[in-house]
Amino acid sequence: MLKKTSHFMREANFIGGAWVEADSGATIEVVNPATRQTIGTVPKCGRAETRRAIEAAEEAFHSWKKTSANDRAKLLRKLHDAILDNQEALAELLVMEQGKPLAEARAEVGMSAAYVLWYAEEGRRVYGDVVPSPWADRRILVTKEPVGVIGAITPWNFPSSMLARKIGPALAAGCTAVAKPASQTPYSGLALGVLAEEAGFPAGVVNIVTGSASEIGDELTENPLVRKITFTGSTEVGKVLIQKSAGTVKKVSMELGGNAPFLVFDDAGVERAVEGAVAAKYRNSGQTCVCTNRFFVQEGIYDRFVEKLVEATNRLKVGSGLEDGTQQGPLIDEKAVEKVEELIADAAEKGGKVVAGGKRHSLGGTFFEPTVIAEASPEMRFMQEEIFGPVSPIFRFHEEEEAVKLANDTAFGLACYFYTADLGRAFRVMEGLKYGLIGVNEGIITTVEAPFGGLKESGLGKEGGHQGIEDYLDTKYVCIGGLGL
Ligand SMILES: NC(=O)C1=CN([C@@H]2O[C@H](COP(=O)(O)OP(=O)(O)OC[C@H]3O[C@@H](n4cnc5c(N)ncnc54)[C@H](OP(=O)(O)O)[C@@H]3O)[C@@H](O)[C@H]2O)C=CC1
Ligand SMILES: O=C(O)[C@H](O)CS(=O)(=O)O
Repeated sequence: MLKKTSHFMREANFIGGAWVEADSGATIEVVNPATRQTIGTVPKCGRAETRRAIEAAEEAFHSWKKTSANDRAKLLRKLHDAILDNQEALAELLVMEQGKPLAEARAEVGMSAAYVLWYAEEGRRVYGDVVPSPWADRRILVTKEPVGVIGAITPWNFPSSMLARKIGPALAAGCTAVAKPASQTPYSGLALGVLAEEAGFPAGVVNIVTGSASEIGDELTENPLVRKITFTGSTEVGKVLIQKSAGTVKKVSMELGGNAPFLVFDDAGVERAVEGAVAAKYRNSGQTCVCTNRFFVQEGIYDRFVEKLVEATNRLKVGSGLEDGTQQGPLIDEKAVEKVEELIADAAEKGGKVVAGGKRHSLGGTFFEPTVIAEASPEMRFMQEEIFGPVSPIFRFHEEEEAVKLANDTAFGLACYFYTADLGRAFRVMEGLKYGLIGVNEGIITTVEAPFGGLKESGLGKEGGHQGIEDYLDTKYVCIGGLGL
């Protein structure tokens, strides 16, 4: 297993087509969250290396933007094929650095390939317009062109697919990229650099830099050669990046924090709702921006829903991601466990009832028991704070309007879910919820064909769908006269 992943486990950065160390020789240790063992190191680069990567990307941009969309698509299809040909090794590498169950890691790598393939084709459909001219002697064109060098900063929870969801549209549009993966999970991003090199992308089109987040981030946001910043991570860091990008008026795409509500109405089938609840809550041990953060269950089925969710939660198998059958891996680090413990203690102090789990798992380290808290109430911290862990707070509501009001009572607006058999209610609730992503009677909804992105403080822009390539393009209006018409 380790032998298969070793080809992709690059302990170097990819800059201008070369694999390099940090100028200082400094490195960052990468730890396996399941074993707490060091699995390797990556360079601790800073502004100077990032500047060189940006300059290499700018140099490459001048020829890359001139390649035909079809030729870019051919290379992206080669990258797609290479990801799938190496799916098992890439999934094992992902498990080693991030901890999620192997089945989820395989699915994430598959999603990476899907984003690359989707944008290979979307890049061939970047249409402009020929507009009927108001002047008889002039013609009007509207064209779409790649913005140039883009900076991508990605999180630890989906270290492969979050990068693919950015470099896929960027390269398809004719842009070039400088990417910084999360320091806790750098290898999956570096592996995409290995595959891009082997697929034949020209030097400088893709650059991957690891190291000091603030130094790399400052260079990416302040360097005028970078024309767009795309980020997935916390709202707090997203706001910093938006502010710093303002200095050179860069385009920004932000996939930020969430606080997903999951509404269950009396007319919903409890079994199906619980199935969706488990899927929407416990994926990646609750460490996704679209995981349910608050369950709101109508009075009439509250007790039955709690009983069934407790049964399902207690059935979840906690263990190392590489073990057969594991459904819940470790949390990413000790800080994440402490946050979860604080939120549970806060709820208990305010009248919440821990009816499943509630403490660190007997496996030790950062493994945590999947947890259900009944009698949750709005004054508890997780009403407003993203849990990012395997904890299911269940609130009670009486009327539809009350549920929608509670669901919307947050600064976030990324994902939400609700279960009902009533079509009229489905439309009333869907139109009342202020969220970018809505699952109706479904708990897993992310797909490459659909635009993913939040409202309010959950972000700006969309990734996926035909919309996801728009933010990598500039629109130009051309008025042509002197034609002797
Ligand atoms: N919306 C989403 O998809 C995600 C949301 N989150 C939210 O963020 C919280 C914290 O998770 P975490 O991974 O620490 O998220 P962060 O936002 O802290 O980190 C995400 C990425 O941003 C980088 N980063 C951090 N600070 C800066 C900076 N000043 N300038 C430039 N880049 C920076 C990180 O680098 P480095 O790794 O080197 O610190 C990482 O690559 C979670 O609890 C969750 O609430 C997290 C992940 C995904
Ligand atoms: O960052 C995340 O949590 C991902 O966007 C979740 S998903 O795209 O895999 O649903």
